[in-house]
Amino acid sequence: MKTIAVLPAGSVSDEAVKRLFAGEQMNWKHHRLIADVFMSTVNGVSDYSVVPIENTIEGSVNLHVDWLVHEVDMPIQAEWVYPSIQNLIGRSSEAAGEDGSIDFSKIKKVISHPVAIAQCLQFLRSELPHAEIETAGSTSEGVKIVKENPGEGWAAIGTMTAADNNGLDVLSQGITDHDNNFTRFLLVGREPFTVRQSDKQKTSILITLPEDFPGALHQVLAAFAWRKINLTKIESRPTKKKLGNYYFYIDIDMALDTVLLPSALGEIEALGCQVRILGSYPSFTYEQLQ
Ligand SMILES: O=C(O)C(=O)C[C@]1(C(=O)O)C=C[C@@H](O)C=C1
Repeated sequence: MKTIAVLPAGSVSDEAVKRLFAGEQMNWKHHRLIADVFMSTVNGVSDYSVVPIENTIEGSVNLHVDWLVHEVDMPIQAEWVYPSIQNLIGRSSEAAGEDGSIDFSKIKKVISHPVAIAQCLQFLRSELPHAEIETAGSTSEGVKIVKENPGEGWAAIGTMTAADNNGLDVLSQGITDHDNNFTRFLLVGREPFTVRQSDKQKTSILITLPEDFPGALHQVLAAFAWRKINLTKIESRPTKKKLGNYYFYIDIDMALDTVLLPSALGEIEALGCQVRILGSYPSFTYEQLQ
């Protein structure tokens, strides 16, 4: 049985990976922090780590991209998409106004994962401008902290599953600033993912351009363009070695075991660029996982 490292039960990551492995017997290893989720697979304790990498509202989760690029050398084996529906969770008894409806002014503190907080900023500004904001290692950790501290008037942002698991109330449902908030997750590990098949394969690479080479990025993109290779994402991130030095993180809509992609990468290397393959893997839409 395979072991999967993931954030705690009731987190969005935990809900999402259970959808990817629906119907399979797995051994779940829950970790409080994403760093421990990564290290569990690096150290051979788990077979795969679950990494939220990007969401509709906030874009890339830079901390997780940086872990993938700088801290671990572990290939991406699958990607999938799952909705991030956030709710305000607490005790209605502590937040009830005189007429019994929820009175947000009674909530003194809101606890959650920084990415979930960022997804609900408009709600927090309009309904809870007075509340202190505290970050947690995951949305589910925030909910657990609220459970363990009755009588304080605290609330958390998290999933319905976490509210149920902890016997707390949903004070406001669906509080993200935009509807259709989805998160893209990566499954990272040494072995290929074979539980499901997808007709869509992607490849992720990092490209570092040679210094002082005007038009280098243009030439890199041309190598993909004239072969009609579709890029689904390109993002620059600091190399962390020197101010102003960046690498490009590129997602490509094609498997590596084709003729076209290796030839494009060969052309890019011939320009003097460094190319690192982060993985070539099946990609699943939310609909495919229903
Ligand atoms: O805290 C969680 O529930 C997580 O799974 C982490 C995470 C993230 O790191 O982006 C995943 C998806 C949510 O949209 C918010 C937080």
